Amino acid sequence: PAAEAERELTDGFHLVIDALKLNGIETIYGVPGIPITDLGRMCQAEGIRVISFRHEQNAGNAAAIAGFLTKKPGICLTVSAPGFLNGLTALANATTNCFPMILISGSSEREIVDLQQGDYEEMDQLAIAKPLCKAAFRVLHAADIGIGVARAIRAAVSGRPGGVYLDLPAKLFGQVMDAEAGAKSLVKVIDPAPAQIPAPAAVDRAMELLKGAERPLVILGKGAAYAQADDEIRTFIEKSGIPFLPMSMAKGLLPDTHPQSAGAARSTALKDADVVLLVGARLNWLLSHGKGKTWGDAPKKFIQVDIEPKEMDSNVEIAAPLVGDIGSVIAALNARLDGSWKVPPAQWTETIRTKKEANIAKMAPKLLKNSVPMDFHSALGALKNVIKERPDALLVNEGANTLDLARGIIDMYEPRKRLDVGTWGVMGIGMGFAIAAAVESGKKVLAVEGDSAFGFSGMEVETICRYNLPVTIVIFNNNGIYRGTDTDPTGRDPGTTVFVPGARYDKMMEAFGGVGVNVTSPDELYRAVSAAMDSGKPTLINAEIDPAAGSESGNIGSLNPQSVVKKK
Ligand SMILES: Cc1ncc(Cn2c(C)c(CCOP(=O)(O)OP(=O)(O)O)sc2=O)c(N)n1
Ligand SMILES: Nc1ncnc2c1ncn2[C@@H]1O[C@H](COP(=O)(O)OP(=O)(O)O)[C@@H](O)[C@H]1O
Ligand SMILES: [Mg+2]
Repeated sequence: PAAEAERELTDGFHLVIDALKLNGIETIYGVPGIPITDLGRMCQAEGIRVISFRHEQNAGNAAAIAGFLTKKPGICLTVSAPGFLNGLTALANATTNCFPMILISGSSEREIVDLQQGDYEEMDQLAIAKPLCKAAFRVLHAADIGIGVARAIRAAVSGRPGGVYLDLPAKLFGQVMDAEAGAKSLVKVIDPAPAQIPAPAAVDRAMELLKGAERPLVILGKGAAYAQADDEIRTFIEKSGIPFLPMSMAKGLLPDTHPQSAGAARSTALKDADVVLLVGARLNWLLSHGKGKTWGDAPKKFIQVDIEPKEMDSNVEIAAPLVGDIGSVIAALNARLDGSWKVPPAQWTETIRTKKEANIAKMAPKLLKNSVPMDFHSALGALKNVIKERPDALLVNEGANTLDLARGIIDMYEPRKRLDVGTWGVMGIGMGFAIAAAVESGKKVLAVEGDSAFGFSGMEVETICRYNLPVTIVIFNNNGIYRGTDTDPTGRDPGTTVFVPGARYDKMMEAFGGVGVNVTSPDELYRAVSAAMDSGKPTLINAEIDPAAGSESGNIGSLNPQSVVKKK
């Protein structure tokens, strides 16, 4: 009938796009393929920026760090089964690091999967995703797309942020429905990450502990960086006068050169502190679970600020749990820093300062060597200056020596500029993080990569060239994992941790129209990186590092099990 012909229709494709746009999603990171190739094309046509990768793990890592940087869930779009599985590592890593992202994967029809009838790329993706992420949803009817996308967004960013899986079976996209009803089914999420105000009694309890402290210490974690409560945090640190220790991705919340930074006196600060205020930092392996020689013998009292109530007492007793969002909690603490507050005894702050200056002085000569071949310290001395001159550049970092030494040597000056391997210490985040950092911030990006670490995501240099992103990659080429000197005792093969001697990764970049440079000295490295950052062109610098430099597993060699049995 005529009415039917006039009735305007919409479909699953359009409802997914409309739901994402309604909720402010501007970018999608993914790899095309059945059944989502057309969805990607239609997203692009409707003004969503679609960044297509060479492997879903890198697209997922990009989505995760986009979430960390923007507080909006990063979106990763993949095909079913193998594409979904490739995205899962990034989804699990995002959940571990509390980065908000949504992995959207096409999937097979339930009736075929549930009868295991052997569909193209058949897999029960929802069941497989559930244990690895914060929440997982599947949508079967077009009319449910609006609520499904809304649920995924709120699950990703509310409370403790994390990874969410959204399963969209192929037939959903083609389902049609009345356009007006479709529009009504969409949900614009209101206040997706509500403030969580701390109880006044909890704030009072924490303040009492701090007032009674002789040697207080604040530890800022990546939750404090994510919260974007930068002014509140700076005010609290500077008004209280308490020394602070930034965890890796919290560096730059206050400059590493700040007089109250205890970064270069980390071991003294952790050992001697008597009251420790954790702000968005878990007492996990990165902080030796709050126990053992790292924390010395002096009894410690922990105050913990976290949005996740269950995090309290995870490793050691928390004397003052402060549950809430960091912005609200630190604001409440600032309100109590009144005339009665006394800054910590000079004896404590002086101890930290002198220890810090001694450590910096000890390190200084190592950073100035203009030696060939370079070692990690002399190469990092050059990059330290590059970031000092470009404090608004984002720094991506992964490797073992390349990671551990860069963390302490390259000072950061602004929040959310250092993006690295995070809580898992996972290799492979490099190019995905670099791409999303450039896309989301519009700023220059410097990726400092171990040669092994780079290898996990290196194919994305083509992606970086294709979108002409201002990414400068520096590969610390020490010809191997940890070092480049291992050999096969049987003489048959290369050692298990070495690579092709004299590898020239810079040639890879030239293959895709980017700039490739090979450098052997810190001065050459400094000049090449500065020129690359000025040019804004995709550049890969192959920095030759002495293969004998460095140590196995960087700072965490003790985590390796040792064999006590000597084979006859
Ligand atoms: C996914 C994954 N695979 C393997 C590892 C083990 N691993 C590996 C393979 C590293 C690479 C170290 O070599 P590099 O060249 O990146 O850095 P340096 O040579 O400068 O130490 S660091 C590390 O913990 C890991 N952390 N994550
Ligand atoms: N906005 C927020 N308010 C309060 N806590 C937060 C917020 N965002 C994240 N968090 C918490 O921050 C913590 C981050 O800890 P972690 O990843 O261990 O940091 P780091 O590795 O830097 O020490 C998590 O426990 C998470 O629940
Ligand atoms: Mg290496």
